[in-house]
Amino acid sequence: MKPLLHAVESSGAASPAIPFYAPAGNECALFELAWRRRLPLLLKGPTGCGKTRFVAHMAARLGLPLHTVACHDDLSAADLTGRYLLKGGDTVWTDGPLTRAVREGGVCYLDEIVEARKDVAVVLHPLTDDRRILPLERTGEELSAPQNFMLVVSYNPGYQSLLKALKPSTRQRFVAIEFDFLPAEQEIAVVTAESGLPADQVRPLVKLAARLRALKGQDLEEGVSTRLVVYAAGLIAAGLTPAEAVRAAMIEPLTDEPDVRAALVEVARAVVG
Ligand SMILES: Nc1ncnc2c1ncn2[C@@H]1O[C@H](COP(=O)(O)OP(=O)(O)OP(=O)(O)O)[C@@H](O)[C@H]1O
Repeated sequence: MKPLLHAVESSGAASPAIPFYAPAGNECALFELAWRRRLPLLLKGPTGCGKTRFVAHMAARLGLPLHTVACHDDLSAADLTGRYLLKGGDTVWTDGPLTRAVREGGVCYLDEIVEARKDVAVVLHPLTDDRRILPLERTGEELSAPQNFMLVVSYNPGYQSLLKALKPSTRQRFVAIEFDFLPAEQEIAVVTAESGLPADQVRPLVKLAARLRALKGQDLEEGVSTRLVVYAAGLIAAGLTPAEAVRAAMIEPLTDEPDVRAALVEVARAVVG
């Protein structure tokens, strides 16, 4: 096997065409191995911790087109595969995003897969085992995924209810990587790079994020995402005071409960001032 892995693993540095991604562990090497072995990949982790950025980074590093689908609770198999549409009096078959990705090759990323309707599993199963085929019932076609096709799905285990859990028969078709928020020093580096705010001003924001994440499950449904820390840092870089930026980007998006909000403001005052 060629030592391509080292090239991918060595840094999160980005060229203009490669989105910046700071790795937390060996996920870049794992992604590339999965791609080479033609294995589908499942990414688990809280909202805003870098899953989407990771996929964009890896697709660009490997020179693969990226097809992204944000799943929602109305998304059906037909939305992914395609349907006949009326065009100027004719019915014309129109590929959905999954079919397009299989025809064209590249990475197909289904974000928040557990949100999609149950019939989606029916189209994913033959595509995610060694058959690697996408049967299109409506057109009678059976597409074979090209060598460079890779399916990546993600979900946030924190939001899962029993109703929405992936079935074992679906989960067990994927190699899985668990994501979490980066350790403090790495998160400071990411937020600094993303926002342009100097590291010494980012540090208290990351400290506050850690405090707020510790409240998950008590007062908060979900801890504050790296995405929101980047927003807060960007607002400060643009001229807002830290207190205003933290309130707008790291407190208000977390809760609508006045008591909880007041408690979070107190925590923020103690950490950020
Ligand atoms: N490891 C990382 N390297 C670079 N940027 C990161 C990293 N982790 C988080 N970020 C920053 O956080 C933002 C949110 O990350 P991203 O959109 O990838 O989250 P996500 O896990 O896909 O969230 P969701 O599940 O809500 O879609 C990114 O736009 C980027 O600014």
